[in-house]
Amino acid sequence: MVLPATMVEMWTMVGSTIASFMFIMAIIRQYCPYEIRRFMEKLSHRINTFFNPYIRISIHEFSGDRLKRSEAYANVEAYLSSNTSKSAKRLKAEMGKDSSNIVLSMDEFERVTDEFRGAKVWWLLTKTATPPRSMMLMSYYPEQERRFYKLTFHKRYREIVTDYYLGHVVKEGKEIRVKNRQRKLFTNSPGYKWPSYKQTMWSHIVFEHPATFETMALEGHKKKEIIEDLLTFSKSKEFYERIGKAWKRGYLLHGPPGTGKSTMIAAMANLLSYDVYDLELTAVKDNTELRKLLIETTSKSIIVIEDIDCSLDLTGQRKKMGEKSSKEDQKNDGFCSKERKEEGNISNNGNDQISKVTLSGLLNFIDGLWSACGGERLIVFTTNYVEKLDAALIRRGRMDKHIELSYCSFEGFKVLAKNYLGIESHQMFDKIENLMGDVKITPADVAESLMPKSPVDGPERCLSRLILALEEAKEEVAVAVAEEAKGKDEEAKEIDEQIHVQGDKDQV
Ligand SMILES: Nc1ncnc2c1ncn2[C@@H]1O[C@H](COP(=O)(O)OP(=O)(O)OP(=O)(O)O)[C@@H](O)[C@H]1O
Repeated sequence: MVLPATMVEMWTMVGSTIASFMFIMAIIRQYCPYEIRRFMEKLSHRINTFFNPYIRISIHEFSGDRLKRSEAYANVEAYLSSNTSKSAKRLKAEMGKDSSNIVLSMDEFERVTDEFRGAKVWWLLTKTATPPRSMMLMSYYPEQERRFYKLTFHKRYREIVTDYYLGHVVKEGKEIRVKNRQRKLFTNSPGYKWPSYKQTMWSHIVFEHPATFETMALEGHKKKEIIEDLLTFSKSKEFYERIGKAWKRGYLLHGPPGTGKSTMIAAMANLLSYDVYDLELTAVKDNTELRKLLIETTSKSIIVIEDIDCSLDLTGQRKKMGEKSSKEDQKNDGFCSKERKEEGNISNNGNDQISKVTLSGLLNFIDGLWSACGGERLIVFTTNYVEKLDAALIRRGRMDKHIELSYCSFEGFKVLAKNYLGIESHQMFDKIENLMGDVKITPADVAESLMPKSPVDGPERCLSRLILALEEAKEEVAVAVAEEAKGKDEEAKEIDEQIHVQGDKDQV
């Protein structure tokens, strides 16, 4: 073999060899029968794999049914956005949690490197385009893009990457997602009007409720107990696995209107960073639809059924949704708030379907298999009238923790004064404490009095307003007590008179 004299000659030789190879390949592609072509392709692929020391792993955004985004892809995306956004040169910016910050992640066709236990790896975000199957569909659905991450590494790191690195990426990515995710508030709304789609489905908005346990008017020991219970639950994955129970916990919040049941649900969601599913039972057609909705709920969520006593027919009789109650019903249902009934009518919206969700249906779902579909879930029922609930519904095991939210204590008032007025003490506090010992007032009413109504409303005005409200309430109570006593007096007199008349008659 004659060696090339200069580098230029050498490159010329390499160039012409490649050109000849490509020419031969083009000829083969054009004139060779399909079988030979296929064989050559396979062979070249094998040769390439044999000599190429690099391994590639693809992680696709949508796999299988293409409806659900792949968890693995989302975790890799989160991992890379936090770990490689400093080294990537082309970045994509998106709004992050609570719409208050911008999250950077690598842009399409960007390549970044990462290192793990001495192994160097390369990540590339890329995509392929799949044209629609027919020309007719083209106008409706243009090309579908499939994005995927390509991970490349040397084969000597195979064990490190497959056994440890990928697990590390998924774990870190998951943690980052939990930290950054925008939490959602889901509500079930009636579906499309088309008859076959007339079932309710979840729709969501971003959940941004500011309530926390810190800002709740509640006795300190009660808060501590609830917070510990919730945190213990959220860290008990292994425990639930060990005892063979689904990782769920039921809470029953009960108490008069305006004592903070809804506020507490928001505080729970904020404490644990959970999504909230506000399930409106009156809009659910039957048990099948209920099951479908519940199966669609995701892990790390709170499923809420508010005013359970008004949402479910606890007597076992079915009523048409939105149907006007009879006088007797109204008496029995007196505990359901007026607004609630109006809501029921609105949700019916002229729809004369019958709500067939039954108590036993609901119980089955709470205990049933759906709740074991992976991940932690809280189920929260609220009611203003706990005594009206069926014992089966609220027994321990279903509703594991019963929390009574009651009228505002002085301790609760101090929390609200700090929240609303920014004060921890004031000379008027003593008077307020005395009055609160005499009359019941809900935290909602205290909050309303303390809310500044104009820019010149200082703490004095707000506290005076609360004192006035308390004094009025006290007077109302005094009047009511006096009237009750008067009523009892009159009743006693009437009975006396009757006895007298009867005695006279007997004598005659
Ligand atoms: N314990 C509380 N701590 C702080 N704020 C409260 C508390 N209870 C009520 N509030 C205030 O009153 C408003 C109404 O309270 P919330 O809706 O939580 O009461 P609820 O018990 O759920 O009432 P309902 O039974 O009528 O649904 C809240 O927006 C909040 O401002």
